[in-house]
Amino acid sequence: MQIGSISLNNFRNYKNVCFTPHQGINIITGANAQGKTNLIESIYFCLRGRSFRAEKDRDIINWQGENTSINAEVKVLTRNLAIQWLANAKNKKLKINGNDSPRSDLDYFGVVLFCPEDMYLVKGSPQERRRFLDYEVGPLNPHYSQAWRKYAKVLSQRNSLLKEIRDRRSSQDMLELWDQQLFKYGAKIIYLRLQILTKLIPIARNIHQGITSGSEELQAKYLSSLVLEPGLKEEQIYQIFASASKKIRSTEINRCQTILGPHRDDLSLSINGIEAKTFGSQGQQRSVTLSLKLSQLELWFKEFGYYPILLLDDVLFELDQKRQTMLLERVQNKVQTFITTCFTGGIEEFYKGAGAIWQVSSGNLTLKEEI
Ligand SMILES: Nc1ncnc2c1ncn2[C@@H]1O[C@H](COP(=O)(O)OP(=O)(O)OP(=O)(O)O)[C@@H](O)[C@H]1O
Repeated sequence: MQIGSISLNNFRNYKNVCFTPHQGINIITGANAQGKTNLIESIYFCLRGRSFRAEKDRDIINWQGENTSINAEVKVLTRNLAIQWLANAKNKKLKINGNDSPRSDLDYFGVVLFCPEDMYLVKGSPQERRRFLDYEVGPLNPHYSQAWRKYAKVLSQRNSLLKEIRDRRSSQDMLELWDQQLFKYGAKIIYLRLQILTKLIPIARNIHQGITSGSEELQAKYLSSLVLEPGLKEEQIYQIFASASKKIRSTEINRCQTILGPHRDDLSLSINGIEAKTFGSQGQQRSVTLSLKLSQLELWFKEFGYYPILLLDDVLFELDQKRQTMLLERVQNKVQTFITTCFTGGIEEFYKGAGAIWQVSSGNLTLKEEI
């Protein structure tokens, strides 16, 4: 998969810019606060329909403008697609090849992001790992994101209803309808997470062994709020969810909260049997994250027959020389990659003939050199 061009209008500090990236490695360099991450963010937004750092969509609109647009030409295998996003403070619209399209049409576009906040994937709260499961692992199955959006909606409506029941403004019978939806989408999400992780974890373990020259064994295990045995079908998870949920209904009403379900689950990550979150060094935690990111690329290729776009925001030079080289070797000539950095650190030498260096200065982008 490749981005042929991307034009930004009033996106963050880009007033009007057209970027025709190299099909290989794109190193985006410049001083602090010039627009490097904004550029990465625009690519991510274009392919996911949301930002990875803006709290509200209106944050991406240039402060002096009222709306923003992103137009990109994207090639996926033999298909050429024109993606257009138009957004104002209240809503956003997607067109693919000129036709109004639902956001779920983007579920087939692959993008892997590695940014400084990803360190929290290992050392942060369970919420961080759920974010990883929902936004990064989930899209490896094209049905996941839609199920997740539906679950999130049902969950919020059910929580409001629990409050109404507690306050005696609604009756308990009303829960039945929401419960069926909650169990249906919840079971689907858990089932899909387990399916994807079964494929992803062995790849990540392999990569991690390579990164650490065989000295570290990575283990990852899905921790569910439900009691699940291995190999369950979606229907069986539904039944387990339904019966466990019924037993705690009065507690849920008291707390006005849905206590069980995929929104409470976690992923345990350990190295040589020791929990990476508590005992791993910064370097080890970074390596675990890197292994997981690289495994996403490989699994996407296995599942869909092409590599997704890779976005590395301010992380390459946080890795030691060996990991930098390993990462770059893995993506070279295979993955269209965008790397932001204040200094290039000589990696252009490594990349002879495989990419381009771009200079960003106050929202202007210029080609510095082909490498
Ligand atoms: N909506 C917006 N409209 C205009 N400018 C914005 C908007 N949002 C952010 N900016 C500005 O964009 C500038 C560039 O931000 P960006 O995060 O891309 O910098 P960067 O080049 O990645 O810097 P660093 O190397 O420090 O990470 C910031 O100075 C910020 O104030």
